[in-house]
Amino acid sequence: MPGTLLDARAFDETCDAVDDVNVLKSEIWNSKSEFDAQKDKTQFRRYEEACDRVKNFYREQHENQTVEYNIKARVEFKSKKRARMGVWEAIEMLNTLVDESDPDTSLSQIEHLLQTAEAIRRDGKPEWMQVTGLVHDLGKLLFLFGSEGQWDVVGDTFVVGCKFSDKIIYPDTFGNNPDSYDPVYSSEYGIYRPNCGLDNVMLSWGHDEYLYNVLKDQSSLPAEGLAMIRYHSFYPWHRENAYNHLTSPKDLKILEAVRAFNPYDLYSKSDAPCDVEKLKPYYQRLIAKYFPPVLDW
Ligand SMILES: OC1C(O)[C@H](O)[C@@H](O)[C@H](O)[C@@H]1O
Ligand SMILES: [Fe+2]
Ligand SMILES: [Fe+2]
Repeated sequence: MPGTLLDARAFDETCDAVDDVNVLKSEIWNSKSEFDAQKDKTQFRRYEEACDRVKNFYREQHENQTVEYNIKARVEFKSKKRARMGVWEAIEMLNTLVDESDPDTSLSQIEHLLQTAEAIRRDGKPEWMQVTGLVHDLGKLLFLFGSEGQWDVVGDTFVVGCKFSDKIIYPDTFGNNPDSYDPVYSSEYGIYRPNCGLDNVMLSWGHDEYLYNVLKDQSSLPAEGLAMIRYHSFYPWHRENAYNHLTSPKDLKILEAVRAFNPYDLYSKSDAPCDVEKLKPYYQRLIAKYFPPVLDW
């Protein structure tokens, strides 16, 4: 057949080109994962060296997280219905968000959720903890539900209503937050009683607090799982030991759970990306075990 030879050669050439691209891709990927595998724990959360995107994010967050804003956000949360959907649908919906506060990953959120869950599973931890890892950042959906920006969704959290701790990252950026000049809100205890317990303090509004409130009555996760969700961004507390004057003995048990969760959330960011479709059936089974088919978000 005329043309067949030529077509065959063109086909071979195309295949060679595709092979070349694939070799190149895998070289890039291997060198990346080799590099990432070598990324030791001191290489994460290096905020002083972070890019402007991260620094600007925190400047904005620290200016705007006031007591007044936090009360407003909570009233709004209670008075609105945002969406009704299942957990996997929520995971897929979140996938468009790239977190501006994060110096350690620019992967999509579905990748981060699966990497966290998989790291927990690899370590032989219980199913409730794996599924907690899978959903822990779903609160970032707030960004798609009319948040004011990313500053009221992502990033580390801290207590509002008392003096801003110097254990918060970029502690100097609170100068433009009006609460820094309020005589009550800027005092050591602020609006709180000594050792009143974390249940009674107001943490800066964002994805942790939001998701905790969504899931506390719509899941069968144990208290430890809910605490992992609620406090995973509260680094000034779980990593820096700040706020001991506000916590109660009851919070110690919670602290243990939150600390157990943290390495999976943070260090799995350098793991190789997961095969979403391959993992989906496994996690859908776990989702069905701990959540109703449809939730109010
Ligand atoms: O929980 C966190 C957190 O504390 C971060 O530092 C961060 O950049 C992410 O937004 C996040 O999900
Ligand atoms: Fe988070
Ligand atoms: Fe996370």
